[in-house]
Amino acid sequence: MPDTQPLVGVIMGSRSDWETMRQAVEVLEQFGVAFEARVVSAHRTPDLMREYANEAEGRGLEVIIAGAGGAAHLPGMVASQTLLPVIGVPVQSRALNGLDSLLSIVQMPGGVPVATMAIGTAGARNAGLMAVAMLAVRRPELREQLRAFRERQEQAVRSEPLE
Ligand SMILES: Nc1c(C(=O)O)ncn1[C@@H]1O[C@H](COP(=O)(O)O)[C@@H](O)[C@H]1O
Repeated sequence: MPDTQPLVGVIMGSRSDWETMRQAVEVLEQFGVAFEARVVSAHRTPDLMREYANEAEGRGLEVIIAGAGGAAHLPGMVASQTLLPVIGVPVQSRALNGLDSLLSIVQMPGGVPVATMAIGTAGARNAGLMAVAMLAVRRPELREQLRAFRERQEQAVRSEPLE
């Protein structure tokens, strides 16, 4: 984990979400964005969650990525207690394949938004990229990195033979 001041807080409801959420972290590492990663749960550690959300901005974070599965209240509850943008990642639950997580995160009441990604690893990866895009608005070097990433991605798709 980079040892400079974290700009992105990556939180998840349980250690069991790490396999998914590490995809977000890998993107941040790839772009050299300083981050922190922690387990914080609205259900199991409500006081910690409140503290985390309340203190995030003061600690220099600019974006929060919150992943949770099942009754995934974490992203919305964190969003209710910070002005920072919150990106929600619906973790793929075993019982309902992540549809429960998706609906829990995406159906916020008007007034408290959570930017909801796709279910599972694609969502976690995109959460990392979305955080990079948000930070890149005011950071030209990061913007250049993002542009180069998109170009490499396009070239890779164009040059991939179909067998
Ligand atoms: N959805 C939440 C919250 C929350 O929203 O506060 N806290 C834990 N969880 C979720 O419970 C699932 C099962 O957790 P365990 O594997 O620890 O039983 C995880 O996907 C976690 O995100």
